[in-house]
Amino acid sequence: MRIGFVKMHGLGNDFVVLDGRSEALPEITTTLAAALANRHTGIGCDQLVVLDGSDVADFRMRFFNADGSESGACGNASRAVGLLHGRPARIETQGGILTTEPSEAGISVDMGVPRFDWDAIPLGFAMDTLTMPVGWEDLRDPTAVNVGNPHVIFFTPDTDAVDLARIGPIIEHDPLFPERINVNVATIASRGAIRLRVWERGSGITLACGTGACATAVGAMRRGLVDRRVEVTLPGGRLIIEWNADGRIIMTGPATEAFRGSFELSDFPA
Ligand SMILES: N[C@H](CCC[C@H](N)C(=O)O)C(=O)O
Repeated sequence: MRIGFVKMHGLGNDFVVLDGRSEALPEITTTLAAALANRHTGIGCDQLVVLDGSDVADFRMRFFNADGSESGACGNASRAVGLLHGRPARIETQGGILTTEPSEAGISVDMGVPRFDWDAIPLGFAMDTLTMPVGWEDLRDPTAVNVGNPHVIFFTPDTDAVDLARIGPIIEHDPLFPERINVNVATIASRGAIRLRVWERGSGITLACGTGACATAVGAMRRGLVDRRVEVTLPGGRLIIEWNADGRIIMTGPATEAFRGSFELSDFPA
């Protein structure tokens, strides 16, 4: 059975998008998601995105990391699907309902209300999540935010100096994080600008992470380090994050359709 896909990206954070609304899709197992995402033996992407029908929104969107694990949110992919949809959309995700709309700066996504309680992140035990009394080598006293998926955020004088490829997986898999964690290393450039690099749970270092930008911006705002509208610069480019008066996170940035293709399902393990 041949299955169509759209290859997309948001600031280089790339996706294979399957649309179950237009064709029958197989069950997306961990094995199949990881095989499709594999850059050597599969199509290759940071996340596999699967669309299908919804009773509560225009459609449902699911996200699978490169290791096949499912995530509750994916900011860059939400903008990519918003672009594909071409008009404002309400989208059901595991992390809640989000809305997208085209804007002059690309696509805006209402990512909803962030959560901060230790058991909403989740952490393995009760802890202050604004300034956590923990550390890994030089990365210390982080903050944690759930924006539909879990993030820990470290503020450091120079994010580029951090050996993220080495320390990222150590933190991702620490027992403090029962669902693992996305690891954000941020430098505050000004009250309106943050530089950010991310080790993503289940996918490793990516060129950009939309939920990471949202979580980092909100974490910095909670600490009084930046204003309520901030530009986050990642290796792949820039996003605008606003934490509005309703307590909702609005992320705005580009999204790109790269190409369309199809694959033979029997070429991949179930
Ligand atoms: N690249 C995504 C983040 C995926 C998050 C995933 N790594 C997880 O939470 O497991 C983004 O733009 O928000």
